[in-house]
Amino acid sequence: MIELQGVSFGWPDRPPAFSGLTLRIEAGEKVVLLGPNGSGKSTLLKLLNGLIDPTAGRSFHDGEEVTVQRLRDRDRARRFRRECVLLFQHPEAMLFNATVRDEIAYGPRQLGLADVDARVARWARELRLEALLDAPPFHLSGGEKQKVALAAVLALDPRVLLLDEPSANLDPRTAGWLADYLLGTRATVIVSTHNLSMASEFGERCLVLEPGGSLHYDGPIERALADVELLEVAQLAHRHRHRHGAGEHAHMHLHAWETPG
Ligand SMILES: Nc1ncnc2c1ncn2[C@@H]1O[C@H](COP(=O)(O)OP(=O)(O)OP(=O)(O)O)[C@@H](O)[C@H]1O
Repeated sequence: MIELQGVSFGWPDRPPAFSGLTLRIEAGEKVVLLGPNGSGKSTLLKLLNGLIDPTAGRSFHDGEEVTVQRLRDRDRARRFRRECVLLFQHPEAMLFNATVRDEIAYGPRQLGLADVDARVARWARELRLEALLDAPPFHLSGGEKQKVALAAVLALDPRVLLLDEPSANLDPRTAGWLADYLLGTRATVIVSTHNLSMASEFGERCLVLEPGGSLHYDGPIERALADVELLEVAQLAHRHRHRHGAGEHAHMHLHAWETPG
């Protein structure tokens, strides 16, 4: 269970990324995080992963407060890092090993898990990375890097998955595979996305962040996706001019596809 009590965060010398967030996410919930560029989605996921501390308020994981200081304790950090993983928005931030095999094995090895090779084999197979296991991650395509980063976090079999725009760069087959995986997992999942065509596949509950502000919406994803005004706030819908031959008209446009951030 994840709980935020009046959480605010501002990067140094910047206006607040968000303020006064209070919410509770039960074990196993699937939550989609929407909001315009710069509204604080990545920042919130980093905070939930204990990489940054709230500037006000408190963040809890299974009733235990999460702070950078508390995660300096080795045993606590090991437990937390095993249970709660973050897929960064830019996979390059996560890839630093010599081969794809080592990349997927890194987390399980660091945490001293027994069945590292079996985990590598399983996630390489699931994400169709077998032919790339000996390749250096830096030589891969954008989508292949994203798949390796995903395999690396899934190999920990975490209880909480924080995914920052996971379907950016993924081909439709792999994005569909991910949606199926998320549907079937018992893990708690929080996914940020701009991809409306995948949003309802990724979760049932939707949080919409306002830039610099608070939570604009917390409710069923289907209701959010049917609410054009709300989608305009999240900058996922906008009035758009179209040229058709000699004519021109304007109408609402939904952003179906994610672009790499
Ligand atoms: N490391 C940082 N240092 C300073 N400011 C930052 C840092 N990371 C993010 N910010 C600022 O914090 C705000 C929130 O950024 P964040 O990346 O969380 O937004 P986001 O909702 O994930 O955006 P996007 O949809 O573009 O990925 C932005 O104004 C951004 O410029």
